[in-house]
Amino acid sequence: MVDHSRPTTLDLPIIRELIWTPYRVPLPTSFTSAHERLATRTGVIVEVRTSAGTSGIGECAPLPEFSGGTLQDVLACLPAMPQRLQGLSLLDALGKLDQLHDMLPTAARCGLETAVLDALGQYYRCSLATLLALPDLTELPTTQALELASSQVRPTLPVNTVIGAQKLESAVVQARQAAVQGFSCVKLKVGPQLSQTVELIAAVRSALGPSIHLRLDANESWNFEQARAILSACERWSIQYVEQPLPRSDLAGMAALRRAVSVPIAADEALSDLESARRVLAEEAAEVFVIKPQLAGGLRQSQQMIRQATARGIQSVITSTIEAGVGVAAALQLAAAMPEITLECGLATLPLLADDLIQETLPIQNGHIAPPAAPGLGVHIDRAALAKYI
Ligand SMILES: O=C(O)CCC(=O)c1ccccc1C(=O)O
Ligand SMILES: [Mg+2]
Repeated sequence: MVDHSRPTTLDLPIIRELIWTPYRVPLPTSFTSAHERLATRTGVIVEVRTSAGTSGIGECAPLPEFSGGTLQDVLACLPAMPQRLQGLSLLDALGKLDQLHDMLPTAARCGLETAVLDALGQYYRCSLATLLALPDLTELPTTQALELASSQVRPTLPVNTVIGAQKLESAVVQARQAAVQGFSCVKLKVGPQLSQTVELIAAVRSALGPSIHLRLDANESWNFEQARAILSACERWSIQYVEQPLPRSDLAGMAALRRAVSVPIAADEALSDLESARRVLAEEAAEVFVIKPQLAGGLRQSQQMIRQATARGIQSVITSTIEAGVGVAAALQLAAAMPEITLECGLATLPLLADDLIQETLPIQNGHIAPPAAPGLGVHIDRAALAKYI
C-alpha cells in the first residue's frame, strides 16, 4: 500500500538559485599559532533558494596554510555552480557535489553541502545532525528512521577552549579563566623553544589543576629531536595529546615519535582528504584525528574519515578553522550526530571573532555547547552583520 502522507522524491525541493556573499571579520585579539598571526577571518556565505520557498545556508572558510585552496580559489569556482545546481532536487544536488569533487576547493564543498543539507533538514523538519545520523542520506527516510536517528543525536557537546601562543603570564591568566568558566579541556599552542615551552606547559598545568585536560598544538613547528625533548620533559604534566608535532608529510617521524614518547600524537595538518586519512592510518602515525570539516571537504567526507579512524581504534575530535557561526553550527551538527566523538571538540572559537554573522547565539556553558535543535542547520544569517563585514 502506498502511504500518500509521506514525501516522495518527486516532492523534493528543487534548487532555484545559488547566491554567495564574501565576508571579512576581524579578530579583536589576534590569534597566534606556529603558522601565523590571524587578525582577520575571511570567507564566503553561500545560500541555496529552493522551489519550496526555503533557503539553505553554508559557509566556505578556507585556510591556505593547511590545504584545500584559498579564498580566491573558492570565489573562482562559485560562478560556475548556479548552472550546475539549479534545477536539481536537493538529493541530486548532493550527488552532483560528489561528482564535482575534484573541481572544488574543500571549503567550497563544505559550504555548498551544508547549504543543501540545511534545506533538506528544513524539508524533513529535522536537524542537520539527525540527517547525518541516518544510515543512508541518499534515500528518503521513513518517520521511524528519522525518529531513531534523532534519538542518537547528542543535545550538548563538551568543547575545549584554546590559548594562542604568547607570553607565559597571559597564558596563565587565560588558563585560570578557563577553569573558572568550567571548561574540562584547554588546548595550548606551543612553539619549538625547549625550556620556554616546557616552562609554559608547566605553568599552564599548575594554573589548571590536575583534573582539566590539557592538549598541545605545535602546528608542525617541531623537528623530531625537539618533539622528543619537549614531550619527554612534559610526561609528568599529563598531556591529553599533541596535535601535529612534526611537519604533515613526516608520517614516518610521527609513527617513530609515538613509539618514543608516552604523550599521544594527533594528526591535524596531515589530514586533508580520505586518501591522507588512509595514509595516516596505514603508517600508524597518529592515535587521534583532528577533523576540520572546512578542510576535509565537508560534513559527509568528515564523517567517512572519522568512521575509518574509529574502525582502527583511533579517536577523533572535530574543530573549527575559526570560521563564523554558520560553519561552526555545521561542525556542531556533525559532532552531535557522531556518538564516537567523545573527546572535547575545538568548537569554542566564536568568541574570537568580532561578529559570528548569525542571528542566534551559540552560548558556551560550563564547557559545553548545544547544537541548534531547529530544523536544518538551525541558524540564520544576520543580514545587517553580513552587510557590515562585507
Ligand atoms: O582546536 C581548537 O580548539 C580551535 C581550532 C584551532 O586550534 C585552529 C584554528 C584555526 C586553524 C588551525 C587550528 C589548529 O587546530 O591548528
Ligand atoms: Mg591543530
